[in-house]
This record gives sequence, structure tokens and C-alpha cells, in this order.
Amino acid sequence: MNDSRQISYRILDASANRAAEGIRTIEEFARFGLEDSDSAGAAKALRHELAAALSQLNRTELLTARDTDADVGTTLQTAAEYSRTEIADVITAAAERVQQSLRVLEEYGKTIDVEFARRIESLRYRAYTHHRRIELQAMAHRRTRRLAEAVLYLLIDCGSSESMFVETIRSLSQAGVDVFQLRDKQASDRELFERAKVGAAIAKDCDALFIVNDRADIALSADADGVHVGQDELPATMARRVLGGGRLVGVSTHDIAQVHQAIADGADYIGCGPTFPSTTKSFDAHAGTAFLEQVHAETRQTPRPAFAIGGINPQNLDQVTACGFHRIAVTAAINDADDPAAAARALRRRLDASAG
Ligand SMILES: Cc1ncc(COP(=O)(O)OP(=O)(O)O)c(N)n1
Ligand SMILES: Cc1ncsc1CCOP(=O)(O)O
Ligand SMILES: [Mg+2]
Repeated sequence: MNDSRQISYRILDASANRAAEGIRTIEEFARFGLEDSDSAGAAKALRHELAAALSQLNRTELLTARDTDADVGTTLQTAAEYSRTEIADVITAAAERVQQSLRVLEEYGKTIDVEFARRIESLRYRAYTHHRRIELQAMAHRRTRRLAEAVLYLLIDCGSSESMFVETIRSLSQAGVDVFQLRDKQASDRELFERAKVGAAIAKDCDALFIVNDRADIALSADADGVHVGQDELPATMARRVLGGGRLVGVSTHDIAQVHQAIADGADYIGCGPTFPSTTKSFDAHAGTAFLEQVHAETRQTPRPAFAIGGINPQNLDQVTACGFHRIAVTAAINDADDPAAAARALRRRLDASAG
């Protein structure tokens, strides 16, 4: 049986390694993923200060206490450890690991050297602040990356039940839908909120984006990826203020002045239309394909993902792609199809081919 000092040293050695590895994991993302020198510098400073604090401990005792072969914990793994497919999840797991390890260093450090424990405590508080920032950056990074590659955007309502709603998102994301927008003008706030909460979680799980139509408050409270606002709703700048940084704001545009304004207001993407008459929403006038051509020509200096919307279907899709638009937002073309998944797959295949 090990004596208690040796047990403390063994725990301190394992926790020090775990904390340093976690900090390094975060540092590499800040450096190579975000290319954010402030965040990378903060991680590096944490790592160096951890090393400085550890130098207060007796290194020989630390190494002597180490017995990795006999560590029963090395064979214990959770399913979650191998199911992380998203960088944001890697960062969250690393941040949790660092914080826990620092807490362990602090607690067992008290049995060896109180001054060491105090240094670790202050490091732990700094880590909380740094990790908050980097986790938010990692979430924002996922959203912008996913938006940049998105070509097929689908507007959905609340559906007849939560399980149908979930199944719709799962099957259609597999069929190639990149972005889901919850647009249901009949639903109560409570129903919108409940669906948005579930939809945002499922979409994240499926590596899709989930946007709420019109309502920045519901998007934020449901942890959705963003909000889509029209010309009659909150201005994009105010929607951004409600949502805070890191979430997406999309803006509907019907003429080129609105496009320039949306970009100036910091919209992450724009919807352009209505392109054709729609069975989902009726309009007195249509911006048509001439508008799409104009947007394509006039936003080359300030590119933003731009989704053509309004009455787009397999019969008129070529007219849209001929304008240089390879991203579309639809409702009826998928939701009203006999086989929505097949319809989504077919649209997706053609969009990918046209973006070539
Ligand atoms: C992607 C996308 N583009 C445009 C719209 C239309 O928004 P809006 O003009 O606010 O009309 P409603 O959807 O609120 O009726 C959209 N929803 N999505
Ligand atoms: C909400 C909205 N805004 C402009 S067109 C439109 C409806 C899009 O649906 P559909 O693809 O069925 O025309
Ligand atoms: Mg609207």
C-alpha cells in the first residue's frame, strides 16, 4: 500500500500531465484553427505558469510516484471520447479536463505545499476566463464554417409532433440539407421555443445549422445557430445585439440597396428574392432572376453567402444557377414532394454539380 504522500504525488503527477496536455490541445486550435494570437498567447502563458508552479514540487518524488502501467484508469474509456467529430466538442472536452485537473492539483497540492496550491487556484480562475472565450470562438467557428459550405437551405414548420420534427431534420440533413429554418407563423411562442430547442440540438448532432425565422429572442433562448430577419423585423444590427457574438444573422433582401445595407449591417448571409411565384407565400411583385444576376455581379468585392429564395423547384433551378447562384432556400420543393428526402438529394446533387 502506498503512503499518503506518495499517493498525493502520484495524483499530482497525473493531473499535471493532464492539465498540460489539455492546455496544449486548446492552444493548437487557437494558433492553427482560429489564428488568434491573443488566445494562443493566453494558452501559452497558462502552460508556462503551470510549469513554473510545478517546479515548486519535488520532480524526483513526482517521477518516482508515477506508475502508468499499474494505473487502472488508463483502460477506462467512455463512448463520448471517441464520438467527438467536431472541433468545438474537442475544445469543450479539453477545457473541462484542464479545469478538473487544476482543481485536483489544488486539492492534493494542499497536502504537500500550500503556496503551490494557491498558485494553482489562481491559474484555475484564469483558465475559466480563457476557456469561456475560446469555447465561444470554437462554436462561432463551427457556424461560419458550416455556413460557408452550405448550398441547400430548407424552411420547415413545427410539424405535427416533436418526433416528426426530429425525424424530418435527421432524414433531410442526411439527404443533403445544410441549413434548417424554423418558420411557422401559426405557432405560439412556447411551441416555437420548444421546437427550436430540440431542432437546434438535433441539427448540431447532424452537423447542420438551425436558424429561427423572425425571432432573435427565441433563437437565443433555444441556443439556435442564428436568426433570419426580413425587412419588417428587427434590423440586423439589433438582432446581432440580442444574439451576441458567435451566432448567425441572415437578412432577406429584395433589391440591391437592401443587399448593400444588409452587408454594411454585418449580415452573415442574405436571402435574395422572391425569385419566382411561390405557393408558400404570395407577393405582389417578384425580384426575379434579374435581381439574382445583379447581386452576383455587385457583391463580388464583398462576398457573403447568398441564397436565392421563392418558388424554386427542379424545373426552374437551372435559371437560378445560370445567374451564378449555387445556394437556394426552399420550402415546397422539398416539404411538398412525395418523397422529401429524394427531392432534397436531387436538388443537392444539382447544386453541387453547378458549383463545380
Ligand atoms: C433564407 C430566407 N430568405 C428570405 C426569407 C424571407 O424572410 P421575410 O422577408 O422576413 O419573410 P418571412 O419568412 O418572415 O415571411 C426567409 N424566411 N428565409
Ligand atoms: C418565406 C419566403 N420569402 C420569400 S419566398 C418565401 C417562401 C419560400 O418557399 P417556397 O420555396 O415554397 O417558395
Ligand atoms: Mg420575416
